[in-house]
Amino acid sequence: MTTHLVWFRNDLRITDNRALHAACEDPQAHVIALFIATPEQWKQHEMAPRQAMFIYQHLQSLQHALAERGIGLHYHQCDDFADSVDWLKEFCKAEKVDALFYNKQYEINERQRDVALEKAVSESVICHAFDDSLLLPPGSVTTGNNEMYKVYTPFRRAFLSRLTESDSRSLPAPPARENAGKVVMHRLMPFDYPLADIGENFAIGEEAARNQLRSFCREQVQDYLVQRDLPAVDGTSSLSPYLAIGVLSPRQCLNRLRTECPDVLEKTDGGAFGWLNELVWREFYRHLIVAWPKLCKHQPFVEWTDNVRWRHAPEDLQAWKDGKTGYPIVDAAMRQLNATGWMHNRLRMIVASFLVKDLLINWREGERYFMSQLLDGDLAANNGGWQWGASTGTDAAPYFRIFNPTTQGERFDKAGRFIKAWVPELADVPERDIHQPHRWAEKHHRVLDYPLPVIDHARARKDTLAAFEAAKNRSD
Ligand SMILES: Cc1cc2nc3c(=O)[nH]c(=O)nc-3n(C[C@H](O)[C@H](O)[C@H](O)COP(=O)(O)OP(=O)(O)OC[C@H]3O[C@@H](n4cnc5c(N)ncnc54)[C@H](O)[C@@H]3O)c2cc1C
Repeated sequence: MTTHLVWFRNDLRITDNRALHAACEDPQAHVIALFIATPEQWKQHEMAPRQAMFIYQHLQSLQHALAERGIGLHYHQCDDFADSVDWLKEFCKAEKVDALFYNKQYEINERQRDVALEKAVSESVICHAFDDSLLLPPGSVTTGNNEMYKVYTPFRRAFLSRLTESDSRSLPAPPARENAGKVVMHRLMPFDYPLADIGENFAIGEEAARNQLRSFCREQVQDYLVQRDLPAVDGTSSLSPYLAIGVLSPRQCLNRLRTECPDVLEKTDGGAFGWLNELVWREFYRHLIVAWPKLCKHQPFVEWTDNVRWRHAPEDLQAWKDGKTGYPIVDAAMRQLNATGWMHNRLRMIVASFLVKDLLINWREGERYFMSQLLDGDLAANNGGWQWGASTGTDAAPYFRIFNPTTQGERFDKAGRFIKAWVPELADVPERDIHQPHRWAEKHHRVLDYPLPVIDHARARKDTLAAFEAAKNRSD
C-alpha cells in the first residue's frame, strides 16, 4: 500500500484544500497528515501570541475533522524551518512515505524551506506542491513583457480577465476512508510559544468561518461600499483571521460571492465588486512578494525612501502602541488592536499614516508591532499595507499625502461612536467636540484624564515633507 503524507501549514481546513484532496484521490492509499510547529521561526516572524492560539485551536478542530475521515494527524515541534526539514526527512523514512502533498507558501523563508525539503527527500518521496492560497498563482498575471505589475489597477484588470478563464471551483472535503473511526487521536501539546486568549469575536472552526462568509455575502455585501470605511459599523466581513491561516480559502469566498451575487463581475459599482476588489488586493500583495522577495526582508520597494532620517522617539512610539497619543481616532484604533487583535482597515491606514507621517517613526516599527498583535497577521498584506501608508511601496500613497488624524476621525467616525467605545476617558465629551476633546475641556473648564496630543499635526506635516524631500534629493 502506498503512503501519502499531507503536510498542513497555512491551510488548516479540510474543505477546498488542494493538497489534501489530491492525497486522498487514490482510495487505496494510506493517508496521514502532519503539522510542525516552529516556535523559534515564529518568534523571528513576530507571530502574535493570539494568532498562535488561533492556530492551535484550529489544529484541534482539524484533528477531529481528519480523524472522522480516517486520517491521523501527527504533530511535531521543531525550533525552526531548517530543523523541520531534517526532522521531516526522518519522519518520511520511518512512516515509509511514498508521496508528500503540500500547499505552497510564498514568503521567502517558507519557499527556501520547501526547496530544501524537496531536495532532502527527493530519493524516496515524490513531492506534490499546490497553489492553493490564492485565486491565481504568483507569476500568472503579468504585463506584456512578462513582468509583475507594479500598479494595482492594471493588475486587477488583467487579473479579472484571467480569473474568468481559470478553474476556481472549490473542492469538497475528502470522503471518509476505510479506517474512519479507528484513528487514535493523540493529545496535541500546546506550542512552546506564548499563547494569548483570542476573545469571543472569532469562533473556531471551518464551519463557523463558512457561516460568517455566507451571512456576509447574503446580508451585508451589497452595502459594503457605503459601510466599509465606518469603524463603528460592522460593515466588513471580518474574515481576515480565517484567510490568514487558511481556515477559509479565497476560492470559497469567490464562489460564495458569485452564488449570492451572480452579477458581481458585471456590476462594477456594486458592493459585491467592491469586496472582490479587496480579495484582489490580497492577491496583489502576495504576487508582489514573490516578484520582489526583498519585500519579505522588510526592505522598501522604493529604495530612496531608505534615506529618510526617521526620528528615534521611543516615548512617542510607546504612546502610539498604547493608544495614548492624544488623537482620539488613533488611540481608539490602537486600543481595539491591543484588546482584540483585529483592527478595521480604515483605522489601519490612519494609524500607519500617523506613526510614519506624524511621528516620523520608521514604518518597520509599525509593521513589526502589528504582526506581534494581529490575529490576521499576514506578511504580504501587512507589509503591503505599511509600505502603502509609508509611501515606500509600489503603487503606494505619494509621500506628500498625509492624513490629518482629526479630519479622518471627523469623516469616518463623525459622532465618535467608535472612539467612545474604546476611549472611556472621553465619555462626557459631546459629539461635536469628540475629535478635539482638549479644546472642549479648556472652554468648559473641565479636566480630562486623557493625554494631550503628542505632536502638533501641522508642524509634523511640514517636518515629514521636508524629511522625505531631503531623502529624495540625497538619492538624486
Ligand atoms: C497598515 C496595514 C496593515 C495590514 N495588515 C494586514 C494583515 O496583517 N493581514 C491581513 O489580512 N490584512 C492586513 N491589512 C489589510 C486589511 O486591513 C485587512 O485585511 C482587513 O481590515 C480585514 O478585515 P475584513 O476581513 O473585514 O476585510 P474585508 O473588507 O471584508 O475584506 C475581505 C478580505 O480581503 C482581504 N483584504 C481586505 N483589504 C485588504 C488589503 N488592503 N490588503 C490585502 N488584503 C486585503 C482580507 O483577506 C480580508 O479578509 C492591513 C492593512 C493596512 C493598511
